[in-house]
Amino acid sequence: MQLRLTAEVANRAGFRAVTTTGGAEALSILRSDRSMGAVILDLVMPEVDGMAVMEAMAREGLTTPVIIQTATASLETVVTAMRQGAADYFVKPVAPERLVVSLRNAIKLDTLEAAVRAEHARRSGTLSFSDMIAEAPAMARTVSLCAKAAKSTIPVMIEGETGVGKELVARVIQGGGERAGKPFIAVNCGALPPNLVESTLFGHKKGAFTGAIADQPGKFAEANGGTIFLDEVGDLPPEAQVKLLRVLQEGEIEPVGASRPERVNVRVISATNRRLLNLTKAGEFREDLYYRLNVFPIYVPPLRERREDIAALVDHFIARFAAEAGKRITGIAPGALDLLMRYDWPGNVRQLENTVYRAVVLTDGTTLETADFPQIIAQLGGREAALMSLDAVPVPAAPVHVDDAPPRRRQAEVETSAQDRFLDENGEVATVAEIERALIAFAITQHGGRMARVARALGIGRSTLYRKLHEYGLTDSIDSDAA
Ligand SMILES: Nc1ncnc2c1ncn2[C@@H]1O[C@H](COP(=O)(O)OP(=O)(O)OP(=O)(O)O)[C@@H](O)[C@H]1O
Repeated sequence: MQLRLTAEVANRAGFRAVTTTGGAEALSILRSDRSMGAVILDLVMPEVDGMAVMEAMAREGLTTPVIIQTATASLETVVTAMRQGAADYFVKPVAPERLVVSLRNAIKLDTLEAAVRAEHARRSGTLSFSDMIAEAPAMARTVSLCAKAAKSTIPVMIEGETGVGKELVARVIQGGGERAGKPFIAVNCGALPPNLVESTLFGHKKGAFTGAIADQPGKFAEANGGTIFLDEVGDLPPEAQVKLLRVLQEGEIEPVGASRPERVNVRVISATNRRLLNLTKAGEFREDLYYRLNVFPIYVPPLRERREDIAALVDHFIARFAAEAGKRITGIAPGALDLLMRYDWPGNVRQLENTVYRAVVLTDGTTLETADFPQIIAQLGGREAALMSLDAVPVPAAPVHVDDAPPRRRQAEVETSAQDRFLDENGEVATVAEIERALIAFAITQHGGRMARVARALGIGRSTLYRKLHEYGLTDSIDSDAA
């Protein structure tokens, strides 16, 4: 009777109650469904009682928050239960409002704790396999390779489209191996200005160049004893490639301006969203370095090839962002999930993460609904999405396979081309029309061909933009406007 009433109150408040009358069954539910928000435990139950359930949970690392209910307010039992880690307790019969508040607090506490645990694990270099959602069959090979890679310290090369989770894979490999808890230093090689690549990676000595006012350790020195994660390693300039080869061959770095090399003990995990073998064939990447880095290759498939993971990823991101935003959001409506499952996610898990983040921030409800994903509706419907888009990170208009991925633009390269923008190829001052044409072409590349964004960035209307595209013979770019 009491059980039915409690379930009824919880269901009415928007929770989904699962009831059981025994401790053993409760434990098996908690083991099989780690996403349970909270458990209300009666201390008195036949066979396995409430305290025994809590002890088993602690032993097995089941972290679902526990609310204790007792028939008598014996201080001793309550104290023991709270010591065992119960989030709250109440004496039967309980007022419905008290029950609901207690459940809400417990769930909020749980999501917060999960977020704090994950952040702590990330910072301390102890992320484990349970922090990576990878239930889809397409991820099975990736996961088993990660487990093997974690057991050794050989160089690992992770390939996969932008945003698939390459850095997370690298962190999990480090967290699952003997270097867990040691430094994990991530460097985006594609984002370093060419003239600073060497000193950033290998450090420099005082006076090595103008502005080098003191000795500065590089990323390799910071990572000593741990792991360095070289993201977009294919973008390293040739000189830095030579130096990196030396680290891998000799275990030594040579800081800029140093008179002798320094020994380092660093595991190298590199990643690329462009097929490195193709760059090697094209002469853009040293072949000897390629073989040194690519001792143990791991491929991370794009999200559209593992849609089975979308639901779990969405739940994971909702829990994290709802806790951060201090909102109670219990999940996603089936229709909205269906929408997300149908989309192709050219920006992969990172795009999904940003999409859920935006929905969590904007919603007023307790469940994410279809209407909370206007960009995805627009893109699936083939309508102009860019107007509504608030993407914090650039997302390709359509999926870009690793074989076809273009290099990312370096900051400095953009600046250099900007400096030269008034001169034509003969060194003469360009005409206004030439500059305008080049500017429009540049904006189209920058905005992945999304014309509404291009128009907005250029400060002109879309019809003017289209007229100019025709005028300058740039109409090929119009095809990608749908995205
Ligand atoms: N399987 C996963 N489970 C949980 N979170 C994930 C998973 N994969 C990726 N993420 C999250 O998605 C975001 C993007 O992942 P990550 O930065 O590792 O991608 P990446 O492939 O290294 O991206 P880039 O190509 O831009 O360097 C991160 O916040 C990461 O924690």
